[in-house]
Amino acid sequence: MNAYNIPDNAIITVAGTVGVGKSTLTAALAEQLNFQTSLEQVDHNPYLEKFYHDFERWSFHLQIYFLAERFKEQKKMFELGGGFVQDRSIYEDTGIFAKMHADQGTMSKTDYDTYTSLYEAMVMTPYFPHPDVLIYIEGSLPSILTRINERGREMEIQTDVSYWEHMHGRYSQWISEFNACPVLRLNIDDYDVNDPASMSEILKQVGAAIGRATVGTQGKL
Ligand SMILES: Nc1ncnc2c1ncn2[C@@H]1O[C@H](COP(=O)(O)OP(=O)(O)O)[C@@H](O)[C@H]1O
Ligand SMILES: Nc1ncnc2c1ncn2[C@H]1C[C@H](O)[C@@H](COP(=O)(O)O)O1
Repeated sequence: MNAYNIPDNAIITVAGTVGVGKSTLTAALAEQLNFQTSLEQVDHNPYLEKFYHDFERWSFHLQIYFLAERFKEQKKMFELGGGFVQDRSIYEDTGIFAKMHADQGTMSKTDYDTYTSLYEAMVMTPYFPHPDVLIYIEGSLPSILTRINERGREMEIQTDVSYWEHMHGRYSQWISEFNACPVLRLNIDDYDVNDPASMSEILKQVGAAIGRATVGTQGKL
């Protein structure tokens, strides 16, 4: 346990739409807590660029790839006994991305059903404890689009703004219904990863959210 009452074996997951600042906050939190990071690899993903050029052709391949990667990360965190900050949750793969492409017709119903049954089989293994807290980063669409552009991944910049707008809307709906673990909502205008006082405030809130959840489950079978 540290000064913020965050257990040494905690798993903190950072969620939010593309470009909102998950990787940046993940690295900053892990450094403060002396935790390990579980990162989403973009550079070595063999499908991502192809997917942005042709959603219909590659969405199933990409979802299976992400699922396999997240399962390996999940297994690693489980075997090492926690103490991780994770960049993006598996809940977003299924609840945002796969569902969005299925609903829009860029993933077939058969492929979506196959993906979902594989996902469900995976989460029923011991490797999938819920995170201790999910930090949800949110912000206005214009601010997020600015960040996507400034980060400079050409495949994302070339993607129609309507894709990001639609995803932004889905995220708002998704988080309002999410209840798999405690949630801490952070607005991008309300923190600065380079300001120690701001980071300390986030860590206090993380500790409090985990503490409330622990009290809430005491005495329950
Ligand atoms: N708190 C912040 N203030 C200003 N810029 C930020 C902040 N967090 C992230 N960024 C910038 O926004 C872009 C996207 O951030 P990133 O962490 O890669 O987002 P994500 O992992 O959610 O896609 C990057 O260029 C990053 O430097
Ligand atoms: N499950 C996913 N399906 C489609 N695309 C995905 C999925 N998970 C991540 N992505 C994409 C979105 C971005 O282009 C990169 C990395 O995401 P980021 O939010 O920047 O960490 O991968």
